[in-house]
Amino acid sequence: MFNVQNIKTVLKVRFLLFNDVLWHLQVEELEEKLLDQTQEVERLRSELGATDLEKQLELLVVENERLKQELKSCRSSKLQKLDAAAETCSCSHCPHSQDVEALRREVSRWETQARQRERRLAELERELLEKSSRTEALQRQLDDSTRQLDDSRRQLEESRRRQGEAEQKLTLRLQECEEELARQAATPPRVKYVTQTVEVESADSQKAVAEMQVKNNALQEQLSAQRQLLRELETQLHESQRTCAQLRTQLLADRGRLCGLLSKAVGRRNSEVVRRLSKILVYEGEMERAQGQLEAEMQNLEEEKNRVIEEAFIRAESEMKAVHENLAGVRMNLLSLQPALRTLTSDYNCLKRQVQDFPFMLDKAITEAKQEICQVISEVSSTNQELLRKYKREMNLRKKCHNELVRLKGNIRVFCRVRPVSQEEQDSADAKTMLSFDSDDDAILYLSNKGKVMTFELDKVFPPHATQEEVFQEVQALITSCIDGYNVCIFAYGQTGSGKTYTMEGVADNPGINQRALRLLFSEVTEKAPDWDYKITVSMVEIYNETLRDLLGENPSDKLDIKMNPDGSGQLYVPGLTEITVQSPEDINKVFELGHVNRATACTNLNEHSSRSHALLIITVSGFNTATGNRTQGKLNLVDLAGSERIGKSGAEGSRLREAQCINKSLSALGDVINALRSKHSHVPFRNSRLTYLLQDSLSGDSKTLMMVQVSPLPSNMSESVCSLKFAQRVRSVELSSSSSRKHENSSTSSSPTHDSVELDSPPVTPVPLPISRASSAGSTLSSASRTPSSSRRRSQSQLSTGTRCSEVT
Ligand SMILES: Nc1ncnc2c1ncn2[C@@H]1O[C@H](COP(=O)(O)OP(=O)(O)OP(=O)(O)O)[C@@H](O)[C@H]1O
Repeated sequence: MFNVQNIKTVLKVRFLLFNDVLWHLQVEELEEKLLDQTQEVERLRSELGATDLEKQLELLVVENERLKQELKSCRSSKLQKLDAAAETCSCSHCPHSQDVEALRREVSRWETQARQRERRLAELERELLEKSSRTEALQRQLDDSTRQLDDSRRQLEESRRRQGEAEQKLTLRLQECEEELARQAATPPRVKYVTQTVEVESADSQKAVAEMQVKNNALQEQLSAQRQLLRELETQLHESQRTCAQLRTQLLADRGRLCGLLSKAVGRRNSEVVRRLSKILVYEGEMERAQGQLEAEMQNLEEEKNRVIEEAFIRAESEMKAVHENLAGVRMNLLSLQPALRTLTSDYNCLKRQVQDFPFMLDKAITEAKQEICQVISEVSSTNQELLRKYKREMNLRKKCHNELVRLKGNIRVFCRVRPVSQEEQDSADAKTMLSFDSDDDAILYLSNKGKVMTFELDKVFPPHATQEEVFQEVQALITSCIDGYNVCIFAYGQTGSGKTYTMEGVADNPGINQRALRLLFSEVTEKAPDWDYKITVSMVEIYNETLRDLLGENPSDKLDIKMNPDGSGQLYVPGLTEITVQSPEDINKVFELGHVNRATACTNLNEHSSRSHALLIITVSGFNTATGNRTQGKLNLVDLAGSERIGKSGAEGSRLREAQCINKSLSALGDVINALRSKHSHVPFRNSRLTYLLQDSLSGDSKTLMMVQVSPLPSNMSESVCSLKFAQRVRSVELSSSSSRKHENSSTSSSPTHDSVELDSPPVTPVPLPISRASSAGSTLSSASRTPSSSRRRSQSQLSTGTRCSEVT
C-alpha cells in the first residue's frame, strides 16, 4: 500500500511538473506578447500622443509589470515547493502529505490564474484588433485630412489667383489715375474760372487716388498675409504628406508583423487548427477549382456575349444601313416634294387671298346680280306686256282667221257618209251597191237608180271604208271654234240604219264624233290652261214626238219646256235641264252611260225608239283668260236626228203616224231655219219645232252648222238615199247661194264629163220641200238662191249654169 501511495504521489508530482513546464511555456509566450504590446504602445504613443488608448495601454503596462512580478515570484516559490516536494517524495513515510495537498491547491490556483491570463490574453488580442481598426480609422481620418488639405490648397490657389487679378486691376487703375493726374497737371489752364473747378476736381481725383492707394496697400498686405498663410499651409501639407507616408509604411509593417504573430500563435495552438486549416485548404482548393470552372463558364459566357453582341452589332449595322438608305430615299422624296410643296404653298396663299377677298367679291357680285336681275325683270316685264299685247292681237287674228276659214268653207257644210255593207247584207241578193265615188274628187257621189246615174256634189263624201278618225279630222275645226266662243251644230241626218248613231256615238272601241269632240276639247283647253280657265258642261236631251226630256236628270220621263231667259239677254234656256261638269274622259264615259241608261228605261224598244227620236248632246265651253280677263262661251250641239225615211208614204197609222209626223215636222223646220238663216230672212222660224227652238242660239248669228248625211249603200234603200242626198244638196245650195264668194265660183259650174246623160233639175221657183212629208211643214221651203247652186270644188267637173247640182241620169 505504501508503495502504491508513493507511486501515486510521484505521478502527481510529475504531472504537476509537466503542467508547470507547459505553464512556463505559456508564460514565455505571454512575455513575448507583452513585449510586443509594449513596443506597439510606445510607438503609438510617439505617433499620436496621449489618448484614451494610451491610458489603457498604460494600464496594460502596469498590469503587465504586475504579472511579471507575480510570475517571478510564482516561479521562485514554485521551484522551492517542487524541491520540497521532491525531497518529501523521496522519503519513504510521506511526512509532507499536507504540503502535497497545499501544493496541489497551489497548482490549481496557478491553473486558475493561467486560465485567467489566457482570458486576459484573448482580451488583449481583441484590444489589438480594436487598435487595428482604430488605426484604420485614423488612416481614414488622415486621408480625409489630406483631401481637406488639398481642397484648402486649391482654394488658396484660387484666392491667390483672384487676389493677383484684383491686384493687377488695381495697379492698372492706379497707373491710369496717376497718368491722368500727370496729364491734368501738365495741361495749362485755358480759362481762369475753370481752373478752380479743375483744381477741385484734381483734389477729388487725388483724394480718390489716395483712397485707392490705401485700399491697394491694404489689399497688398492682405495678399502678403495670404501668401504667408499659403506658404505655411504648404509646409503643413508637405509635413502631413510625409507623416502620412511614414504612417502608411509603419502601418503596413505592423500589419505584416501582426499577421506573422497571429499565424505563429495559431500554428502553435494545436493540431486541430492545422487539421481544420488543411480542411480549409481542401475547401479552398475546391473553391479554387469551382472558381476556375466558374471563371471558365464566365469566360464562355463572355465569349458568347461578345459573339451575340457582335452579331447584334452586325445586324444593327445592316439595319442601320437599310435605315440610312431609306433615309436617303426619304430625303430624295423630300427634295422632290419641296417644289410641289412650294407650289402648293403658293396655291394655298393664292386661295387664301381669294377666300379673304371672297366676301367682298360676293357682296359685289350679289349687288351686281341684283341690279342685273332688276333690270332683266323690268325688261322681261315690258317684254311680257308687249308679248301679251301681241298675244291678244294674234289671238284675235287667229280667231278671225279660223272663223274666216270656216266661213270660206261655209258656215253650213254638208258631208255625206256612206256606211259599209254589213256581213249579213253581203250574203243577200241586195248586196250590190248602187253608189260609186269619184277617185279625183272626194266631194262627188254617183248614184245609179232606175237606170239613171245621179251625181251629188257635197263638201265631203266619206266612202264606206272611211274611218271614224278620218271623219273626225274633217269636223274638228268646227269643234275648236266652240272654244273660241262660237256656237256649233253638227247634225247626223239619214234614214234608219244608215249609220247616224255610229257616226255620232260610235261603238265602245271606236268612238264617234261625240266622244272625240269632248276629248279634243279637253286637250285644247289643257293646252291653253296657263292663260285660260275653262269649264266644260254637258247636257243630254231627247226630243220625241215634240217632247223634250232630260236624259241626265233623275226623272228622264219628265217633260221639259223651253223658255226665254228672265235675265233679259234674249237667250233661251231649259228650266230643270241637268248640266254635268266634265273634267276628264272618264267623266265623259260616265255621262254617256247615264244618258244611255235613262234613254233605255224610258222606252220599250231602244232601237226603234232611237230611230224615232232626236238625241242631242249639248256641250257648253266657258272660258276665262286670266291674263286678259276675256270671257268666252261656246256651245257645241251634237244631234243624232231621227230616221228620215218617208213613213208617211207607206201608210203608217196610229202612233207610228204621229211619230212620222213629228219627225217630218222637226226636220222640215230644221230645213226652213237653215234656209231662212242663209237667205238672211228677217224672220227665222225657229219656233216651228222643238228641235229648232232648242237650237235657236246655236243656229243664228255666227254659228256654224255641219250636216252629216248618212247614206245606205243598199239598192233597197236607194230611194231614201236619193231623198237624203237631195235634201243635203239643197241645204248646201242654200248656203252657197248666200255666199258672194261662192256665187262667184258658181258661175263656171259644169256637168260631170263622165256622165253625159246628167239631167239638171230645173230651178225651183218655189221653195223646195224637205224630203220627208215636207209639205206639211209651214214655211219649210228653201230660198230662191237654191236655183244657182255651184261648187268651187267641182268647177272642172260639173258645169252647172243654173239650178241645183243635183242631177239624175235618165
Ligand atoms: N261606217 C260604218 N261602218 C261600220 N258599220 C256601220 C257604219 N255605219 C253604220 N254601221 C252599222 O250599221 C248599223 C246601223 O247603224 P246605226 O244604228 O248607226 O244607224 P242609225 O241611222 O243610227 O239607225 P237609227 O236611225 O235606227 O238609229 C249598225 O249596226 C252600225 O254598226
